[in-house]
Amino acid sequence: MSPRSPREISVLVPPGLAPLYPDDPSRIGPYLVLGRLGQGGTGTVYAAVDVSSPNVGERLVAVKTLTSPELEDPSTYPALTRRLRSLAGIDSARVVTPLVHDTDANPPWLAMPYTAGERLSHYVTKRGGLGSGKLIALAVGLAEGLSVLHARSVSHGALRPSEVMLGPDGPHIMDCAVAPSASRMRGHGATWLSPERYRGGAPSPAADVFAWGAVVAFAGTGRLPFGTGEADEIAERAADGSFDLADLAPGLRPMVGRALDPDPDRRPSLREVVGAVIAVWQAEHNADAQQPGREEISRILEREWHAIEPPARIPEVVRLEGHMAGKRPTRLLFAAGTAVLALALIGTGVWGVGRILPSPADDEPSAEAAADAAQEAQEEEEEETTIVVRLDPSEQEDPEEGPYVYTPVDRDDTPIRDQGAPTHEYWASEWDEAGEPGEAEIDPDAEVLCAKFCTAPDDVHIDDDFRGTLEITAEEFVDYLSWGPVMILEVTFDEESMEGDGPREIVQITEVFTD
Ligand SMILES: Nc1ncnc2c1ncn2[C@@H]1O[C@H](COP(=O)(O)OP(=O)(O)OP(=O)(O)O)[C@@H](O)[C@H]1O
Repeated sequence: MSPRSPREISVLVPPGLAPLYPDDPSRIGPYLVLGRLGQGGTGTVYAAVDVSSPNVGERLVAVKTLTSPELEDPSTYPALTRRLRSLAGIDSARVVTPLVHDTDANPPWLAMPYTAGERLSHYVTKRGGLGSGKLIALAVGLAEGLSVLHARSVSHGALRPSEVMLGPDGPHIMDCAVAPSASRMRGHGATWLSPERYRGGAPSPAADVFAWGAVVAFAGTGRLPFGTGEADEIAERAADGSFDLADLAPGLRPMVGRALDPDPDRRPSLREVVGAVIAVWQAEHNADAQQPGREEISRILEREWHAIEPPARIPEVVRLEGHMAGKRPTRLLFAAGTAVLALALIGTGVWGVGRILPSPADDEPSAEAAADAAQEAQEEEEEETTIVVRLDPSEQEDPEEGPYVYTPVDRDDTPIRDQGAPTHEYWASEWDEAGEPGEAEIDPDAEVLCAKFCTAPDDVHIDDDFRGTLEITAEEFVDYLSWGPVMILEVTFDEESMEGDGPREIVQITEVFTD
């Protein structure tokens, strides 16, 4: 390999990093923006390069532009600046804190260390509750993280499973910059909201303790401690103290139960929580009783935290001249440190990474390929009973009664995965029309699986194919149609209904989404 020009630097990027949207910035402060890590209720998170970092492994940072509703009024910026300064002073691996921030920028932004791992919400949804040792490590790690925040007078205000990143070295509390208002938190699910927060109260240490209890209960059992249902029903159970911890590890039950006390004054302090969880671990392992503190927490994490390995990051070379010219940074993918495999496209907003140009020989179809193509064409001609469609509520004449207008759609590339949820509108725009619109009725007994739209984000259940797995009734689905956003759905028609000219009957619906 020729010696690298001084205008190129290497950076390790996560596999499958999502491309930038056309309007995304190419630079934020001193950072070169490479791709999207995701978008949430408080802003958009980008993978970016710190070109000044001498260490290739640390060059990747996560930069978040803050666009949350809580920051619409600029008079909130001084408080944001104070909060970010307090967070910047924190020295704990359990909390993801800002490296650099700029609250004078529009929008304000902060850069954080890139934190690899899997969100607790995904982990538990996929694999069920954590085993006893890992659960104790999670419980004590989160309690330590929260107490470090509280020591700097910062209440998290939004602790929930999707804000806990499980990394190779332990859990990390994310998204500490902006504490969402109670009304916005209700949209994330009532389970993690203490009764006083649900009623509109401000974030507080006691509310964080409640959220800790709910998160640990969920992590230990794989179920929501106050059950499922409408937000108000869950909140009512929380206010009554009717939680179900029957499947939680017995040692943790008393402390989690106290944390979920509806009365904030009766909840334990984090000091008590940490002490109690450490004592449970020491008792279960006949470990010598060391003083509860950071060292003992590290010992628990070392012993109990294992088997969470994020996918290996991929070395890439970033050419600096692209960004110097105000264009998107050029990214080149290296394989085994020797050959450049992909051409990055400069300045077009199009991602070039991972694209390999076909060789001339690839243009000549083999006999086998031609036969495959013919069979595919024949199959295409036969009418499919299961297709992917776009259902846009704004196109419906009668969203309550139907029949519903659907448009068949198609998507060439693989859905973006693990990059946070895009908006429904963006997701829908990724699909091309692939046929004439048709009309369909929805069978009242249709099976409906949804990914995201009909539920709070923390109740999202997504299967390995990134479809929905949360079951709702056809009636609930139709009700949703009257006010919901555009959706991409895999639908199955009743075969007989495909024979006549009238509307087809949909007997199965699965939302196709990503998270
Ligand atoms: N420091 C980081 N390192 C790596 N990925 C990050 C980092 N911070 C955030 N992300 C990722 O960026 C995405 C968006 O995160 P963000 O916290 O803004 O939104 P969210 O948690 O999905 O939603 P909400 O803000 O509504 O809670 C998530 O996939 C998250 O895992």
